[in-house]
Amino acid sequence: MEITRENRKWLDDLQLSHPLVIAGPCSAETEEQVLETAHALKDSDVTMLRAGVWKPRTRPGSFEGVGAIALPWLMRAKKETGLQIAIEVGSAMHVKIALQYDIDVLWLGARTTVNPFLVQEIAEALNGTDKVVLVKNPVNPDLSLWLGAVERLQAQGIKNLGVIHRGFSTYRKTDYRNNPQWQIPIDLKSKHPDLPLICDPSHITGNREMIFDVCQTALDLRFDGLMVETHPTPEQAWSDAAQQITPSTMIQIMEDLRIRKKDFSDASATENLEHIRTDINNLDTKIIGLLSQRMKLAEDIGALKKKDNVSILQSEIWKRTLSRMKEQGANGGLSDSFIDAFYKAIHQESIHHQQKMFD
Ligand SMILES: C=C(O[C@@H]1C=C(C(=O)O)C=C[C@H]1O)C(=O)O
Repeated sequence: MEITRENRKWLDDLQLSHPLVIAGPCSAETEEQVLETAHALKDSDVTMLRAGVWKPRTRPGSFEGVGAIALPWLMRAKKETGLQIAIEVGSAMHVKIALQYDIDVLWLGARTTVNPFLVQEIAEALNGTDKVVLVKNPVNPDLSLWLGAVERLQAQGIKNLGVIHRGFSTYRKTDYRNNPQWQIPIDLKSKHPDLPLICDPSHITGNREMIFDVCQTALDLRFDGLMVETHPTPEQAWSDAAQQITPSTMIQIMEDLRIRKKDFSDASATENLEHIRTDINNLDTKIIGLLSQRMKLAEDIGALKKKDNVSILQSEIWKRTLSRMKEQGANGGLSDSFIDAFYKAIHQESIHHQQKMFD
């Protein structure tokens, strides 16, 4: 897939001096609620009003959105405030209705992106549209599936594209509703630097107290924009009450967020930086050298195991190594989760090297 500057022209043309902000209620509930939100946001840095019209819910029986009757409310909000309108589409029928109403921005939700049949159907319904189409990540941490949805849209001649990072489902409960796994959007950005990347802190956190920090992290990682659920009376929202914030909190957050420069401008800092980066490069070379030495030793053990027909996995030794390294790591200021992931990867590689000795 080739993503070019043409695909982000819609965003560049807005000529914003700050990240794009899309805000609005999780669900459109009443005409008053939609208009009240839009008017409260109209003189701020918000460019687009979002609202769920059709809501995919985990369990049946929850509020599933008011449906197409909300579209005239949203278009009235656009007329009165100048905000562009963004809604989620989950089927070809939704697309058809949204296009009839001339909705500006359509997004595919996480539960849609997981399903290539549905994405294909939606992409075909959107064929050749000049509307902006944004793709939320799939619920599972699968970058190919995410980009696959963008490719299906591109194949239908859709040029105004972007992606939204809303975090990934986990079985085990974490501090987040959906784990951000920042490495995935970072990989996406490295692969496709011109694809507009928007963060949805509402679905990542599931909790309004954490919204600011996740917005700041996203900006520090050079995201192009934010999509934040905003409701006049969040506690009374018909869906996602815990994660919505008021328009005035949204405005305060936009004021408090720090937008960082892309690069250093101070010459003395640049010189210092060169030295530090050289030191880091030298250490990286040493780390890789040490890791290959470690793997050679594992191979020596592998040869002995083969000779005596001993199993590769030695659980007690491995457990001892991991806990010794966690202790040493903690003394050196390294987090338990980092040592855990790092040593598990080393152990896997070591097993792999020993397996080769058995072949
Ligand atoms: C290196 C060995 O083989 C395996 C790999 C280990 C490692 O890389 O730390 C530890 C124990 C084994 O599961 C060994 O038996 O000592």
